[in-house]
Parts: sequence; C-alpha cells; structure tokens
Amino acid sequence: MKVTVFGIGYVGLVQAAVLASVGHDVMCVDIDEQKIDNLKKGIIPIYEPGLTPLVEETYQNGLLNFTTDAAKGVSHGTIQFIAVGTPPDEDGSADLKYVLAVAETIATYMTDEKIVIDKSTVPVGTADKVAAKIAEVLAKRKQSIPYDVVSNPEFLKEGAAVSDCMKPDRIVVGTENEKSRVAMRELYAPFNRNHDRMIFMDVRSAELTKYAANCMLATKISFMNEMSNLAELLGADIEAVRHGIGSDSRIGYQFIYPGCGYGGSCFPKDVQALVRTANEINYKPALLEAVESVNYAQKQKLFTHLSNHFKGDLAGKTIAIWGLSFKPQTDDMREASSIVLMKALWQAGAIVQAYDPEAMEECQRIFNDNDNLALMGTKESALKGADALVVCTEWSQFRAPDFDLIGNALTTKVIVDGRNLYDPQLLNERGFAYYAIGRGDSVKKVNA
Ligand SMILES: NC(=O)c1ccc[n+]([C@@H]2O[C@H](COP(=O)([O-])OP(=O)(O)OC[C@H]3O[C@@H](n4cnc5c(N)ncnc54)[C@H](O)[C@@H]3O)[C@@H](O)[C@H]2O)c1
Ligand SMILES: O=c1ccn([C@@H]2O[C@H](COP(=O)(O)OP(=O)(O)O[C@H]3O[C@H](CO)[C@@H](O)[C@H](O)[C@H]3O)[C@@H](O)[C@H]2O)c(=O)[nH]1
Repeated sequence: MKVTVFGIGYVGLVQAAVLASVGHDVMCVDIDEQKIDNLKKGIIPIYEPGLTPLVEETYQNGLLNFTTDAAKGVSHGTIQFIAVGTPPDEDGSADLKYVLAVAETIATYMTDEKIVIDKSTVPVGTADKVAAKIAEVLAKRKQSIPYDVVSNPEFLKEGAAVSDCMKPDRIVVGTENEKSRVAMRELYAPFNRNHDRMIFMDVRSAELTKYAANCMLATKISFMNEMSNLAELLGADIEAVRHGIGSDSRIGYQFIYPGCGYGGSCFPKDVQALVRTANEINYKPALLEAVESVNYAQKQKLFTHLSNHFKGDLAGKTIAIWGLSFKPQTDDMREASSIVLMKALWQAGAIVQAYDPEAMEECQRIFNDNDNLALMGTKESALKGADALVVCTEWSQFRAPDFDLIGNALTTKVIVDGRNLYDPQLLNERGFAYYAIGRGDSVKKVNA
C-alpha cells in the first residue's frame, strides 16, 4: 500500500521503516531539512537497536523515501499517518499545534480520497478536531474530497521500538468507518498472522486507550516507589517485596521496578495531559495527581541520599554519574532523572563527571556550555577522583562492575544506586557506603 508518514521522530521513523520492510511503499515527510538530508545520506538521527539496518535496507530497495516536500508527501499515500510530537503546553495539556498543522497540510494538497491516521498520542476529541480542520481547508478550497480520520495509537517502547513495532501486543484502531477498517486490516496484515492483534473500537475510546495504558504503567511505578519509601523507613527490602508481589500472576513482575522516578517523552507528559483533560471536565483525578507527585519526589531521592551522606556540604565535591538516558538502550534524555540530579548538584556547588554509552552527544547538546559538567569517554574515567558514584540508568555494562576499581578510583567509597543493581551486603562488606532505593537494610547498616 502507498503510505505517507508525517513526523520522522522515534515513532514516525520506526513505523515507516517497519511498514516498508514488509513491502509497503512509504514516503516520510518532516519539516526538519537537516534530518531529512541526513537520512538520505544514511545518518540515522536516533539510537534505536535494529533501526539502522532496517532504514538502510528499505531506503536502498526504494520502499522508504524521505522528503521535506509536503505536497509530494500528500500526493503519495492513500494512507496519511500523523506522527508528530504532542509536547505539553504551558498548563500540561497536550499541544496539538503540530498535529493540526499536518491536518492543514494534508487538506491543502489532497486531490483524492485519504485515510488520515493519528498515531501521535492525543487527547480524546482530537480526531474530531483534525477532521474539522480538514473540512475547513477543503471548504476554503471549494473542494469536496472524501476522507476519514482514524485513531491508531502507538505503544512502542524506546530501546525496543523496532521489535515492538514488528511484533505488537495489540494494534488498536479507532474508527467507525467500514472502508477504513478494511484498509487498516490490509495495512497491518503482515503483523497479524499468527493471531489477531487488531482491536477495533470507536475513535474516542482508542484515543483514551493510549492514555489509560501509559497512566496504568506509570501508576504501577509510582506505587512501587511509594512502597520503596515505606520499606526504607520500616527497615524492609523493596527488592524482596517486589519478588513477593510479582509472583502473584494478577500483579506480575513487569513495571514494578522501584527506581529514581520514571522519565522519557511519554509517561510524564501523558499523565499530566490526562490530569488536564480531567480538570477540563471538572473531574478531580486524585490517583493520577498522586502518581505525578510521587514521581516528582522520587526524582529528588538520589540528591537527598548524597546530601545526607555529605551532611549537606556538596560544594566542590565531584560526583560521578553512570547513565544519562531516561532508560537503557536509548540516547533519549527527555525527562531523565539524571537531569534532575545534575541540576540539583550544580545548585549545591558540585561538579559532575558523567558517562553514558549512547547519550553523551545528547547531554552535550543540552548542557553545552556548562563548566561543571565533564563528559568522560569511559565509565572508569568518570570515576577518577570523584567523591561518590551515582547510577542513574541500568545499562547492562553497569550491572557487574569491578568494585575494587571503583573503590580505588573514588576518593570516598560511596555509591548511590538509583536502580537497585547491586547487593547491599556485598558492598557493605567491601566498605562502601551504599544507598539504594527502598532497601532499608543497607541504609540501616550504613547508618549504624
Ligand atoms: N517516543 C516514543 O516512545 C513514543 C511512543 C508512542 C507514542 N509516542 C507519541 O508519538 C508522537 C511522536 O513522538 P516522537 O517521540 O516520535 O516525537 P519526535 O519529537 O521524536 O518527532 C517528531 C517529528 O515531527 C516533526 N514535525 C513537526 N511538525 C511537522 C510537520 N508539520 N510536518 C512534518 N513533520 C513535522 C519534527 O521535526 C520531528 O522530527 C507523540 O505524540 C508521542 O507522544 C511516542
Ligand atoms: O518497572 C519500571 C519500568 C520502567 N520504569 C521507568 O519508566 C520510564 C519509562 O520506561 P518505558 O515504559 O520502558 O519506556 P518508554 O519508551 O517511555 O515507553 C512508554 O511510553 C511509550 C510512549 O507513549 C509507550 O508507547 C510505551 O508503551 C510505554 O512503555 C523509564 O524512565 C524507566 O526507567 C521504572 O522506573 N520502573
């Protein structure tokens, strides 16, 4: 099928390459000329496992193409995906200006029937707004061309985006139009062979399904973070508790890892956006507000551990940080806990020596002129002369480090672990002050 994708970010590029890989003829449109030029040269703008060979292969065989020419993009596909960003507005609600700009573009150039698919995460009612925008522009053009707006939210995780798209748990489609339904079945047929993953529903329910999924996952995380705070105060170990509750199949092991707060481009903004949606209809979403505030507090924890250890005096101290991205297997630092920590450390007069396997360039881009940040080439060099090590992201290369080397490189043997990677007993035996998340036992021993 002929498909156009507007917005070549994490979602658009992965979706486009995956659709091209099964034989669809895909045109990618972005307003970022540099990005499009680079993609044509084979330079992939993001780190995502498996994406580079997929883009190379599909671009070379002609099924994946890139352009900044919106008119060309609109004329290409019967199916027009909108996969642009929906960042938080000043009040936290989803800003729809990019989505509506694409709707306007499609309506401006369309000359034949289109199925417009909203893949961006958008509040309930957005499909109606997109349809209204297209109608408005077509009316100005004095054209009557049929179109339908479908909601088809994306559930991929960064770091596993290609495999999530290739083997989705489900493909949610919101439409009440039979023609669109048939087209969506045909589009996704290659991903739907061994069992039916397609879940059809009305448009508004599909739009809400996306927020409900992210808010449910964020709730699980904040719940565990709240339990971890209780565990710390009660002298219990949240890791034992995690195993204890995860073994109940009604609860399950996924998304119950306590840590230094959830980040990324989705959970923080989507929880916030649903809170705003609720406020607009005079509903107080007490649970979602609590999910947000627990997460805000959790992101301060790493700094609090450091500050308590150094008795509030962090001025002139050097802190090594392992992991800058909001999760492993990505270079994305949007809403990363590392940013909250670094800003607090700088405010307290400390210096940061940081290392991340993939997010160094991104960190450089965000904090390019900060004299109190040294980006180091290896995890070992980040330790040299530092007063403490903080682990912010659980990259696998941080899971089993050489603790003798760490102990020798640091001026004081202090580890703050935002991901509970290490054995508190072992680190205490080796003379480290070890602070983790919700591990009352290790905190008690250190303080004894
Ligand atoms: N990142 C994720 O893991 C993820 C997963 C599921 C859903 N989502 C949702 O998908 C949407 C896109 O997220 P993302 O992370 O891919 O965003 P992104 O910021 O990585 O990419 C958005 C792209 O859209 C382009 N763009 C903006 N206006 C445009 C226009 N008028 N025409 C063409 N291109 C335009 C930008 O230049 C940019 O390249 C958001 O609504 C997000 O919430 C994201
Ligand atoms: O048990 C857990 C699991 C995750 N996290 C944190 O939660 C954040 C988000 O992680 P994850 O969900 O793996 O990454 P995202 O790429 O943000 O993916 C989420 O957001 C996407 C955008 O909407 C959705 O498509 C995905 O389904 C949804 O998982 C990260 O900071 C993780 O460290 C935890 O703290 N504990």
